[in-house]
Amino acid sequence: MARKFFVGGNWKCNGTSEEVKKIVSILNDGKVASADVVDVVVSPPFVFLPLVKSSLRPEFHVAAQNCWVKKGGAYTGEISAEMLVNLDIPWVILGHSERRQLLSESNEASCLCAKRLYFVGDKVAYALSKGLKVIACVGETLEQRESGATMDVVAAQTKAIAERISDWTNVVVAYEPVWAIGTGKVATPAQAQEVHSELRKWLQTNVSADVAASTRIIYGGSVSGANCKELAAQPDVDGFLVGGASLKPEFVDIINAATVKSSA
Ligand SMILES: O=C(CO)COP(=O)(O)O
Repeated sequence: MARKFFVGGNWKCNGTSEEVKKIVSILNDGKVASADVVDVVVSPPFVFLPLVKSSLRPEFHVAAQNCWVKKGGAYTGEISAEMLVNLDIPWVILGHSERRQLLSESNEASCLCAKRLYFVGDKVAYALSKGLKVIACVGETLEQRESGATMDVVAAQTKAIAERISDWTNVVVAYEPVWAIGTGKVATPAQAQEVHSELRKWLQTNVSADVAASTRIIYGGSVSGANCKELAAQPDVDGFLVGGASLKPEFVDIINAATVKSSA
């Protein structure tokens, strides 16, 4: 089953309304591969979602960077899945390592406590149940990689989600090794391929062959215009989740890495 290339731009906590308008106009003017070969989703901070949604070219979509784990209510500072649905925001990024690490949505190898793992799993399940599509992030720290725990960590993070959902149609899994995020130290194509392929095998064994074959596993961590094509050429790399470079014109080149697949 062919998996459509997927490129997400995670703008994180960056930008002013002027800067946002500038990025949107670069994206709107960019010559990009057809929507038949690539899904493009950009994720501005919450406050800019309506602006971006209303001004972005129609074939590109928007994602929130987080949402609350259940129905909204007395949760100061949170944004509920229902609100995103209400504003017609189709996607949400959940379980990003910055939230896992800085805001305790974490499952460090030393702290595989169910409560934290299930927090991200519950968020994914709740968002899907409300009709959102989810970019679910997994990935190991440098310490975990160096101790040989990469697949254990990634499997545990994926399991926490798998135990809570039965339909993977609206899930994209983003493998983002923490050591590669914002460091300029990109995973080599072989390193990315190895984890993506292991993760696909995990899905095959623990979920189903269909889910393993059809779920897009995208790579994130220092993706740039310079390294995207080589990464995209890997058979199990189905796209990217891009941070820093998604705020720059080179994001258009990264979107066009999709042509590596479509011409393969
Ligand atoms: O965290 C990321 C995307 O979610 C990756 O960030 P960088 O591309 O800046 O390394």
